[in-house]
Amino acid sequence: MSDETDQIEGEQVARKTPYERLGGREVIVAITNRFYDLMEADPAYAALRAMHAADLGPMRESLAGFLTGWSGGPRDWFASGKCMMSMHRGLPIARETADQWAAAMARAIADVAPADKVMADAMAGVLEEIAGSMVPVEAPVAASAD
Ligand code: HEM
Repeated sequence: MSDETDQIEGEQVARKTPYERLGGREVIVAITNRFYDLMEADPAYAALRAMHAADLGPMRESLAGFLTGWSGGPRDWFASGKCMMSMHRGLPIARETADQWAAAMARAIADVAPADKVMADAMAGVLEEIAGSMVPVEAPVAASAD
């Protein structure tokens, strides 16, 4: 069996990317829009909303582009030279704010409800991990010499 195929019920089938399994561009855009709608409307995400610019339009475009390439779809966002982790490195992201990001994203994915629930849950889980990894780690306090 090659790396690009799976064995399902004795059949050799082409392995799909997460992007394809989720439903492609349409579903990615729907998840992104739902995510920013929730961020704008629900006070539970107020701290997260406050960190973003007044106009979320450019973010809707950008996050959808990132998630498209990241999940195995067209890589235009990455081809433009952007790096999502470097863009966040300087931000003072508190644990609570990272939790708000992950909660809003999990809710957006659940609301859009991609038919492939295994992949949808995997996406929510991995994005939660990434959001958590953006909380800056406090510099360790140097041990006192005395
Ligand atoms: C951990 C909590 C997070 C916080 C507080 C946060 C905050 C922000 C902020 C403040 C911006 C700039 C917004 C603006 O200029 O209006 C931004 C942009 C962005 N964020 Fe996050 N973010 C978080 C997590 C994530 C995660 C986990 C991802 C993707 C997996 C992500 C993807 C993006 C993208 C693609 C942009 C747009 C970058 C651009 O084109 O300029 N963010 N984020």
